[in-house]
Amino acid sequence: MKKQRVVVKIGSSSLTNSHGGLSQDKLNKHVKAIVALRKQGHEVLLVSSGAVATGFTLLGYPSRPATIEGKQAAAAVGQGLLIQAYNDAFSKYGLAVAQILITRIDFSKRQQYNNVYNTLSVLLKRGIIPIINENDTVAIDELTFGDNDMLSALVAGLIHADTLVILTDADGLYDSDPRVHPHAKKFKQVDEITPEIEALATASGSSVGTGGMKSKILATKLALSLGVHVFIGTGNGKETLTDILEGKGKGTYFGHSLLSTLKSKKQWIAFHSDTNGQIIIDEGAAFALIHGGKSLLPAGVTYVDGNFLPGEVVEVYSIDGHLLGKGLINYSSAQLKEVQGNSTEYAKNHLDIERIEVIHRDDWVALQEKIQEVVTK
Ligand SMILES: Nc1ncnc2c1ncn2[C@@H]1O[C@H](COP(=O)(O)OP(=O)(O)O)[C@@H](O)[C@H]1O
Ligand SMILES: N[C@@H](CCC(=O)OP(=O)(O)O)C(=O)O
Repeated sequence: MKKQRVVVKIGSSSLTNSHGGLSQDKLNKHVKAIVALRKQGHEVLLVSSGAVATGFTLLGYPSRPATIEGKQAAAAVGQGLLIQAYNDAFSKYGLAVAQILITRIDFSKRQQYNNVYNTLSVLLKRGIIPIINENDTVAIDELTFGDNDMLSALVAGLIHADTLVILTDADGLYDSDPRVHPHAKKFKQVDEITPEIEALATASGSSVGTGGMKSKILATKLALSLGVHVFIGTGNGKETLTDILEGKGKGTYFGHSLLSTLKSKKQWIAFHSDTNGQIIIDEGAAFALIHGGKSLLPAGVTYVDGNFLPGEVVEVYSIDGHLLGKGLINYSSAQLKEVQGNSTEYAKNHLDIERIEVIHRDDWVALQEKIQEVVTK
């Protein structure tokens, strides 16, 4: 079997006991499964929740705190202990771990983003298991939106992973929340995240998790757009990570066979390219590009910066200055300046241009931290 680069995301619900605290037993089982993957030659990065679960009792809370400050304080206490627990477990197999705490916003700043990439690359090359969590103390919306799912998708894209495995307490995506509807039907394979699929997953979930299936599906959508295959399941019992990679998992597989073709081009746009300019687009264009799966047209462009030629890569920002993504541009900077804010018809009449879309949707990669905000608008 081809050696893969795999990101495994373990949710709070897959790490906790019935009181909501850290279950050493569950953690040990995940570690054993990861070690088995490593023994087969796969590279593994871990995105692990569980800091709040590990910390809250030490602060004197009888159960998982409900307030943001309470969760942030619990995470601050729990994170060190969580890493210690992983370190103890992995060291029995002769493996060392590294702690990486990041927030989504780090992905929109080029320097930070490059630093994370460089650090993770060295760690993987040297055989260390990176264990990533949100930097909960400074994160603004992680603990309310369950962004460890989104974080895992961003990490998977950043590091050019082949597969993202999201482990949770639900053994896949069902046509409705199986907690509420015991007869709900499970999907074995989902090729792409359509609006219908998106609508099936709700934000309700376990008492310890955040974001429910909804945040996993949004994360899956982002991962697929970056060319990463996704699996959602429990990774419990007989379903080992090895089975999951071999296609024998009991959960849901996302992504189709064309993904690998998509992958190299999109990943090149996303990660390997030098960008030659920046453009700013209005809200309507941002929505169409990110949510509507549409191409970017000249009417949505409000500002053009830098010197670029058709076929080069530019960064696309929202009006409020957030990096939304990158795309292959069909216009030179001079051409775009001439027609920005105008209709497609106007651009056709004024320019001799091969492709009329400023950025075609097939040449666009969403990298933005604001995906949820835009999607839920
Ligand atoms: N359509 C659906 N299919 C499966 N699970 C769903 C669906 N909609 C909502 N859920 C809920 O999502 C929960 C998992 O999310 P969450 O509790 O946030 O877990 P985690 O801590 O692993 O991130 C499941 O326990 C399930 O109740
Ligand atoms: N960063 C937090 C995770 C928040 C959370 O609940 O995430 P998840 O269980 O993945 O939905 C922690 O470590 O506790």
